[in-house]
Amino acid sequence: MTRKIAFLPGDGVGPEVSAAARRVLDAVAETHSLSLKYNEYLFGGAAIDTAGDPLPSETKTGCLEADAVFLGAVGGPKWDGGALRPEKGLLDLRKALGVYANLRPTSIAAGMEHLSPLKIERAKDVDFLIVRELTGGMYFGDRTEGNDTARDECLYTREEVSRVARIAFEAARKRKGKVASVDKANVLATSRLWRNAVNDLHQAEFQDVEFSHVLVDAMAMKLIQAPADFDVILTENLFGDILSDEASVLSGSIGLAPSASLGDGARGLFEPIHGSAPDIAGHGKANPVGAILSAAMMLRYSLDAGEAADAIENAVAGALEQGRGTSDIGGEDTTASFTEAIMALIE
Ligand SMILES: NC(=O)C1=CN([C@@H]2O[C@H](COP(=O)(O)OP(=O)(O)OC[C@H]3O[C@@H](n4cnc5c(N)ncnc54)[C@H](O)[C@@H]3O)[C@@H](O)[C@H]2O)C=CC1
Ligand SMILES: CC(C)CC(=O)C(=O)O
Ligand SMILES: [Mg+2]
Repeated sequence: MTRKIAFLPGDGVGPEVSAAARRVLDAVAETHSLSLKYNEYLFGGAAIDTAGDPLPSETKTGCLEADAVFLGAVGGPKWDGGALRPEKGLLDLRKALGVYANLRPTSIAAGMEHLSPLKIERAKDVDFLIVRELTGGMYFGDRTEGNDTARDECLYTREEVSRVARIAFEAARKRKGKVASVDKANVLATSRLWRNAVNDLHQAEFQDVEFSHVLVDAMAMKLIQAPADFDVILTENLFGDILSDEASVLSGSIGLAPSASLGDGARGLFEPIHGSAPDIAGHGKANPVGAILSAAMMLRYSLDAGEAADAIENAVAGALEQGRGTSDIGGEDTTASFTEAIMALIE
């Protein structure tokens, strides 16, 4: 069976880390006898420049017809302030694919403990999964934008909250059995709906899962103060975006952090959590691990190739343990030499 991957390198370091992920995917395809077919499409700023649209219809159709979608990153100063924004293409793609649950795991790999700003004594106990709602909330509400007044609407329906909460509770059952739901229910109406909907689902179907509510400001503190206390952290789109960048610091670098965005079918969208990193783009400095681990998540969640995913994750862990890495994690490798070190450990 040939698996079809829609491949969107995007902007900035996007093409650099995507190329790294593709080399590793090709290496694991060889060792695990997988047939992978990549169809590459224009997306983001690169698509604005060429086609006048961050999500051209050919790209959208190609993604909808694929078994999985892999993305590098989009955006950059070139398009800031323009009428068309690369980031709008990303939001539209997530909506079109119906990928409402964004899974962002955080742990501290062996060999990376010294990078933690926290002197975490028990680094191996830090292992949590942020489940971020991805197709609703503030990023998708109506906006008005003027010189003196601007407005961003935040809207959630009970159904949108319940379906992502279900993913979080189900994930907790396969992990350490705990969910912390994060909101701002002391202020926001959407957060009070969020809290009621998650409570109701917990009560009706998931009473075996240990469950708590944490206000988002307190969570920003607790994530740093006691990260080993958490298992699954469920939250809305905006809060999850912010908390996951914060969480990446625990692991050593945002360049290490992968994500999987899933909906009701098998097809998902897989991308590192970082952006296009214009400050380092084109210098061979980008850490490819977030993209490479996103490719592993793609194999596991959308392409029915869990053993190949394990092989990639083991190879990444091995390379980090050997002290290999780009400068963001204190290493001397380029993106390419780090990728080769990982490929050499694929079994
Ligand atoms: N999913 C996406 O495509 C996302 C796109 N963006 C866009 O990316 C552009 C830049 O945004 P920033 O706020 O600078 O966030 P960013 O995530 O691109 O960069 C933040 C910092 O992390 C570093 N960094 C990021 N990825 C790295 C990697 N692989 N290896 C080593 N260091 C890395 C950068 O050098 C920078 O210092 C903006 O246009 C933004 O809208 C931002 C976040 C996500
Ligand atoms: C550019 C945003 C739409 C995306 C983002 O920051 C993210 O999903 O982490
Ligand atoms: Mg983000």
